[in-house]
Amino acid sequence: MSGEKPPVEFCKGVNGLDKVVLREAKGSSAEQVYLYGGQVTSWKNDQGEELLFVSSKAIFKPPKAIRGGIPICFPQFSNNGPLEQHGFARNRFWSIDTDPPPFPTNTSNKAFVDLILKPSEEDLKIWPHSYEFRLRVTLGPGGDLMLTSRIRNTNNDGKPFSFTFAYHTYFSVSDISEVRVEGLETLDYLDNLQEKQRFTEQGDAITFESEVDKIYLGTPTKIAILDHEKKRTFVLRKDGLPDAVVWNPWDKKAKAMADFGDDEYKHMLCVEAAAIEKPITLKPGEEWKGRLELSTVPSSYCSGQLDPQRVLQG
Ligand SMILES: O=P(O)(O)OC[C@H]1O[C@H](O)[C@H](O)[C@@H](O)[C@@H]1O
Repeated sequence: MSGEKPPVEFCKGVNGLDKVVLREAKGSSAEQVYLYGGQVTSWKNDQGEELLFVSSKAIFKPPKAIRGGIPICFPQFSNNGPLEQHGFARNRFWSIDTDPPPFPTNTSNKAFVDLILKPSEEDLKIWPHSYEFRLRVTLGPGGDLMLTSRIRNTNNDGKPFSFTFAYHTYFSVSDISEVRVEGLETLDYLDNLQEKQRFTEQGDAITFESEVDKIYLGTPTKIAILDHEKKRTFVLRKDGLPDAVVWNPWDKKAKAMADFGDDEYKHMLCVEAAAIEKPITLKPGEEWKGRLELSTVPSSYCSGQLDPQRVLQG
């Protein structure tokens, strides 16, 4: 039909950077993916409401990673190693993967894009390993956002490599003090604000009244973020990613970040599906897969109702 927008569109974003727009068949929900960082920067529902947070001060210019959306932390999460904070995948230019190996779950869905990252000569100097990192980003028929990472060791020197990883997802929330996270109660975590010491989460669902920077360990495959004011619940499902980072910089750290507004901490929360505590090791020829699926349901779906059937049908 004339006037109908295509499910996949290649265009230019901020500062002329290449981006891909994915649209659902009904045309109402959409995602944007920048080749810079292989980064999702927008995910809208069928009402046109933005579900991800991107800072109004985000710098869309290398070498700074884009502040918001879903940066990919690879091959190192945070500063736990010799590389720059969160590794380098988030500030490299990815390419469109024109010939991706087959996907087991190939549906009739057309709103997806395959990206690929391989090391440059310069990258090999700081991390001397050959790899192919394939990322498929899909907008599902119900407006769900799905990311699948496939990382393969292509070293021909016989050497294995190890890495840590996170989908550093910035969710947009109405008011951080009205938000709760369910699914992480009673779990152990490493507290980045207390020299990565290990603690056990006590009590009920997690709420926010000050800076938080924790790595929850051995988390369930499903986590919910309840936004009471918006009457919306985000449901995060993950596979191959045992850990979950929860981060909000709060006021002091917000002020210290050049690419983050002073009050923006009130409207975002990072819940990051990750593999951190036990690094992934791949021998040459081996591949690792890590999947993240995000959806939203109205907040009638609330505390204690983490029933997969309801979510799928809701
Ligand atoms: O400022 P960035 O390098 O993007 O990192 C932002 C944040 O990422 C993660 O959530 C870490 O756990 C935090 O310690 C870090 O402050």
